[in-house]
Amino acid sequence: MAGKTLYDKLWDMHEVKRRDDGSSLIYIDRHILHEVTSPQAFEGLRLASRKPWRIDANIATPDHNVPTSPDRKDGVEAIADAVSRLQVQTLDENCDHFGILEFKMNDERQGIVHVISPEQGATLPGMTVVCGDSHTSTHGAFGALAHGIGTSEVEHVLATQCLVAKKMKNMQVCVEGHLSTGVTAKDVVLAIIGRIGTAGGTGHALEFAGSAIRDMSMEGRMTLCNMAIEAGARVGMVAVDEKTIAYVEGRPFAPKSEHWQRAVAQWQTLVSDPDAHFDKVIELKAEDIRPQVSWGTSPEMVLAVDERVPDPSAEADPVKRDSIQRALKYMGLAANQPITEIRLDRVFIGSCTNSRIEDLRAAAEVAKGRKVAQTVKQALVVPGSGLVKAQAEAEGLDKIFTEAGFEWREPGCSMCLAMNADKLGSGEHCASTSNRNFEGRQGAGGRTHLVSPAMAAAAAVTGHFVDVRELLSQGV
Ligand SMILES: CC(C)[C@H](C(=O)O)[C@@H](O)C(=O)O
Ligand code: SF4
Repeated sequence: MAGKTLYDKLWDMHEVKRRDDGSSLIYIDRHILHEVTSPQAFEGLRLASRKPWRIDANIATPDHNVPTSPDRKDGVEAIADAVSRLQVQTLDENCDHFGILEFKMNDERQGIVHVISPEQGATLPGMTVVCGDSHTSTHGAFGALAHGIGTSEVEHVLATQCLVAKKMKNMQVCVEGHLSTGVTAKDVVLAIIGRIGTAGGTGHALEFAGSAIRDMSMEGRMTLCNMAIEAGARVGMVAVDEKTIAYVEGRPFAPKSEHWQRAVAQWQTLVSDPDAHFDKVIELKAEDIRPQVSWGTSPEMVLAVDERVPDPSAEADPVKRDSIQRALKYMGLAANQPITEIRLDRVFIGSCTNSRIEDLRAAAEVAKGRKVAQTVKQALVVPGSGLVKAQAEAEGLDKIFTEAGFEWREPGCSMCLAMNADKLGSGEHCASTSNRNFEGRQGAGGRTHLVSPAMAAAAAVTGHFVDVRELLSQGV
């Protein structure tokens, strides 16, 4: 019998019952909640007079609607937008009512759901992790089975701690070799999406493997898995190794004393067997990957920084030609325009893709001793959690950013999507470390270019895209 993939192992560990229609009931170890997709679920529980089945499996925090300006210290009542205020208040009330642990807006442990749960050790190897949020794939970086669920499923998980799910196929993306300095996990995942497209992983659980992935930090692996969903795969995963275990050790929710040893022994089995079968395998060479910039309105519309925006007339397929034309029009770009000639109005460093300490360090390295270009109206740095913010401040990163002319903000989803006060104006170009560049994503008419934190900082200080490797080699 062929060996098992990591996904097969995680699935088998959690399958409660296989049903006649081919779907299964799986057990959920960790459920994370935020203010956008939980209100109707809690309402459903109330209407049915039900309670959460395992209260301590849940952890909540508001992130999408929270302001990131310093005046949010005035409290939830002071949130200017009525809809945002109500969503945050409703989460607070629901968590208080049902006894669910919540890191409220001004708690230092508050932040983006996908940043705080790993940070607390609430995401552990071998777990099933769900949240009413598509970027839950992030948690797969720990050798966990993690994916987003819909609001009705949020209610189902609250009530039963189980989920109806169908087993997916296995896919492996293998990246071998060494990444060059200045090329990061973000560039790797954008290059993968550029290669396989936004439907490339549809129906598959995607495991990232190869020496370039093993060389990555846990932060880098989280960035990769975060964007698995943009490649069409609801699940992204990386096998457990020493880095995984070292990251988890000592975190508040991690197992302690004799439980720790037992847990580690079990976690070490969370790797795909050498003879495991993958339904689809994609291979990339790390040496071929250059810093990436998205030019269009889908994450697959991405190129290396030294390339030119595509020319629709060179595209034979009429459907593709039309989509290139539409994207160029929305983005206000001309065919064959060099990526390095795209000028930026705003820069956003943050989101669940790139707001961890390592991301901020990479951006600060570029910002240090430089100034945000005068043509850039705003450059935001938004840490992923209060604890990331505190760590960055302890390292003096906030000073580097503010001296360079960046704004240093409170944690939240911020300009990743237009659900709070941080938005793009119509027609504005933004170098953004987030994960989606759909039309209007960062504000009506806004134009998003997805990049790594180092590339975003380089764009901020030059006013246009530039290969961060060239900038760093020039010195300050
Ligand atoms: C609001 C939420 C449901 C949504 C998601 O599911 O991903 C958001 O986080 C996003 O990034 O678009
Ligand atoms: S940071 Fe962006 S992608 Fe992540 S959860 Fe928030 S809105 Fe979604």
